[in-house]
Amino acid sequence: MDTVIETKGLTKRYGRTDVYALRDVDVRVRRGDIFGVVGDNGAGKTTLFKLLCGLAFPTAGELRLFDAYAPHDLERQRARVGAIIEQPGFYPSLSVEKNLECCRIQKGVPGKDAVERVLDVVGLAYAKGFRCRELSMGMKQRLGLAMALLGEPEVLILDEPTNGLDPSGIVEMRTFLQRLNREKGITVVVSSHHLAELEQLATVYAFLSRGRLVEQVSARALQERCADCIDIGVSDPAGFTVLLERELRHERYQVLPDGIVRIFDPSTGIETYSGLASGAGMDIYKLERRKTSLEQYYLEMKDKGAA
Ligand SMILES: Nc1ncnc2c1ncn2[C@@H]1O[C@H](COP(=O)(O)OP(=O)(O)OP(=O)(O)O)[C@@H](O)[C@H]1O
Repeated sequence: MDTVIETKGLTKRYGRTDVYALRDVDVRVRRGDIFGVVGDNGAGKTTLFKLLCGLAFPTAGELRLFDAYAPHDLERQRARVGAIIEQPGFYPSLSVEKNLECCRIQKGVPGKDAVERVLDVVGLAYAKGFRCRELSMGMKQRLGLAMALLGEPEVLILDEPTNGLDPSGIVEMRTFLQRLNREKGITVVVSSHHLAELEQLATVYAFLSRGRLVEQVSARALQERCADCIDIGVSDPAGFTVLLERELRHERYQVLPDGIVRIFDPSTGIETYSGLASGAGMDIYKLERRKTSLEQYYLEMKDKGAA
């Protein structure tokens, strides 16, 4: 799998302020990824996207797109990237079709039929004559996507594309992005505050906090970390693990540094494990079933001061 975006030590400070919007950020996006960027307000998500799209320039560090890094090569490679950063700008009194035509000319995309094609792809062909000021939020998001898709980009960068959408609009957006990724092989880089939603979409995550990358992790690795488990704290952890293996034939466990026994993939109810301990006369001071969601993972990371 080849790398489409790579940053090394990417740093951005706006103007003469001391505030670093991004600091020493190393991320790597591979072709075919759905790369979810997660972070609180002000974490630096939009800044990262702006740097990728050439809407702002780094204070320090390196940025590669399709392996190009020299400024004029980067500019050429940006034709292979489509983006919606913050609110896409429309001409409110022009029709959907005219807006797309302006965007096509601005981007230098050849062939008038390009507009028809993207209208079909985003399902807005029926509304091509509507003035932009008449569009619902969901339709505006689709129009933004249509603009980003003009020129058939290989990478799509979307800053909070589900902002302002109702629940069905959010599901529709997710399905649409998954289809683009699966059928057209488009790499998607997306930020969102809807973590439960992002969890169903992203294949890789980057967690940003106050301008720093806390972690880049694949969805698969995160899933393993968040897998279903039971944490049990007993007065005799070693004795308990012997019982676990002997009585329940359960070998998938780990004794954590604080003595808590973490039982992975529990095959039976939580009472069986507590019953095992109490039956052997052990005191139980903690008993908890855990299946961490992305949301919980993120909040725990923040609690520990990482994010
Ligand atoms: N043009 C600018 N001039 C000065 N500071 C800026 C500018 N744009 C962003 N910042 C600052 O950079 C930091 C990162 O902002 P950024 O917009 O990248 O965060 P974000 O993660 O996208 O936030 P949100 O989730 O609210 O959209 C913030 O402290 C913000 O105040």
